[in-house]
Amino acid sequence: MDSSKYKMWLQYEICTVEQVNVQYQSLLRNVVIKGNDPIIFSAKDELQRAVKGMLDHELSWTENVQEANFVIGNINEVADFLKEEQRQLLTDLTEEGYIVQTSNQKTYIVGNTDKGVLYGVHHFIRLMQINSDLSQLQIVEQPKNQFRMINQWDNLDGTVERGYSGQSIFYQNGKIVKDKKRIRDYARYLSSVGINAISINNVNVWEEETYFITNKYLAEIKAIADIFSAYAIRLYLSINFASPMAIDGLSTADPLNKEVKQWWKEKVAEIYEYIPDFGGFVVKADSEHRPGPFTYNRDHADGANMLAEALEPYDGKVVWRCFVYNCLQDWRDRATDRARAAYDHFKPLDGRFHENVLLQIKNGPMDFQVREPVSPLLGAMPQTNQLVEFQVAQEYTGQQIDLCYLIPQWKQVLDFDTHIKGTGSTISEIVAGNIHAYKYSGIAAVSNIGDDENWTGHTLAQANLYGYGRLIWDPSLSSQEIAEEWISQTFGNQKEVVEKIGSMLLSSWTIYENYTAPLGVGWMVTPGIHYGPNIDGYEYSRWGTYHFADREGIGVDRTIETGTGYTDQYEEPNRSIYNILSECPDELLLFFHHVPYKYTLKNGETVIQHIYNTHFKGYEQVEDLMDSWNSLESLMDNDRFKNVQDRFRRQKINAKEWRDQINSYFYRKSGIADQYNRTIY
Ligand SMILES: CO[C@H]1[C@H](O)[C@@H](O)[C@H](O)O[C@@H]1C(=O)O
Repeated sequence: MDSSKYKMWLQYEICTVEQVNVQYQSLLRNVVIKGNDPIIFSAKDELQRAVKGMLDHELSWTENVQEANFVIGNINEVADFLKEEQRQLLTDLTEEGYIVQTSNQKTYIVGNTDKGVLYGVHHFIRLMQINSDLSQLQIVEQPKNQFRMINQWDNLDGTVERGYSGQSIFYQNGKIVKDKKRIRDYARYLSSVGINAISINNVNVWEEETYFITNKYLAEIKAIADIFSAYAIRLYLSINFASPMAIDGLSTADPLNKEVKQWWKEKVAEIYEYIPDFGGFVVKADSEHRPGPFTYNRDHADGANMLAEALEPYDGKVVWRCFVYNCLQDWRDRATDRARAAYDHFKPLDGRFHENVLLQIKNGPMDFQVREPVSPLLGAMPQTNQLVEFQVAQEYTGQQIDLCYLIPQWKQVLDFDTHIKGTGSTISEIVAGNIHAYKYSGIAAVSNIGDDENWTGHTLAQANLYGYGRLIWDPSLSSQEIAEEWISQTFGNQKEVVEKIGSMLLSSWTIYENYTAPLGVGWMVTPGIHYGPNIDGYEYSRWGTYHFADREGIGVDRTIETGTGYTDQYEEPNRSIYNILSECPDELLLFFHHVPYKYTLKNGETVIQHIYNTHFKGYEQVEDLMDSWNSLESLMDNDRFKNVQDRFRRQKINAKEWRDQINSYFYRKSGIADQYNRTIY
């Protein structure tokens, strides 16, 4: 396969619609771009590539704004050429904001800063790729979220934790890669959807990666940081909390110890000498056997604040993960509930964190399952900056073998109303900093890319990365709008292609949920790898992920009266909605309640019949997805067609396995037959 074909959504295929082509040529006759920052060069390079590809034409640049009919620059560079009302529009926007406007027969792309310029240019190119009419533009834009971050879980040996797209593009065989072309392309893709921060190593920081913050690696890391900087993306590193011991043999990593504090201060100073715009640290501490402050009887505020103090003089941040729970549980112990853990650990610490600390909280209380309620910790700490964490990598949602377009799931999270400060306290407004007075906040996610030629294993999984960026820039975009934008840019604008792939993407999450773990109970996956069914795989292990199915019923009682009390972590009315069996939404029923198999859902089916129905249906829906895809063969190139066709073959095998294992297991447990007498093995 020719990897140059895989340009993700920045395809820049020749524009064959004559009228559109003519319009674009005439708009881009004489272009000026002002400024000398590397970000401006990135914007210029991108526009050049786009025009070359789509219009088969080398841009002619001019230095003279008067003469130009297409003007690009930041407000300071081009203010004199704008109308008063345009200047005013920009004044009301943040530093990343921009306008793309037609006035006096000229096109203007003007940002408040060079970052805004780059985003504006990407916006314009996106419109070109979807063949929009660009003759009368009145665009005014800024991102809803301040932090728009991506986390790589890449290891120096070249593996990617929970990576389903090959090896790392950053590291190979214990070394940082020399050829950085793919890293640069990645920076282009990320900036095209507005990502502005990246952490480049796994949150599980192993032995050698601990040294990333030393002179052994900092020069090479600086080279990567510079690539991202030129695309307005700040680089972060995941760190090992026990670094002072591992690197310099200190006897402790106690965050209140003077020498430890001093060690971090000097370390941070050294990092900033190499990388003056270094973003800061991402920290997984006291989680899944990683070191942390608990060892020294300190809490997570002590741990985070020590790092925050060191980073403060440089405007650096601490992104502190809240994925902290007891991973050595006993299944007999019904009082410990992993779902409670993040809230129980962190809520009492509200107000104790320095203002350059952001807590990063997974969207659900467990771990990126196909269906979970929203984490009650989000919004529950008015005095502590927060980021919500999504997982673009499909660890529990098909691993980029099965199709699962996750934008609808993330939208549900963002639209969830916590009622923390009355109606309208949605996650979207909370992480945008509009509910509590956060200094910093936003969204982070685990990336899904690797060195596979198509970047994401499954070509259609690119839509999740694209969609993540677009959604967190503007959460009011619909899942469908995002899908269609992505399809047009990736596969072209043919109506049949856009409609068919669009409806495949939009139905895929429900389909995946249909044939996997039912009604919000989660897990039931093969331990370790997390792909494919194993209903009791985690049922007796230590990870705290149980479904408690027996011959009478299934589900986890998390109510206040008879269960773990987890529901009490929500504000009203959510607390009652989840706590009262008859109020609980079907899709989360087994997350919150243990019910008999014959319990009747709101949709009128019994739990057991619902399990059978959705599992038979889910498999049939995968067959339909396959048919839809096969009907597109003549409308695209063979490589991408075959890649996705092959993925559907594998998805079908997986769906069948899930269907049969789940149906047989619950038939055997419950002794209740399928009302339609379908085949159960
Ligand atoms: C990086 O470790 C991951 C781990 O692979 C994943 O299976 C777990 O559920 O979540 C962890 C985390 O989010 O820290």
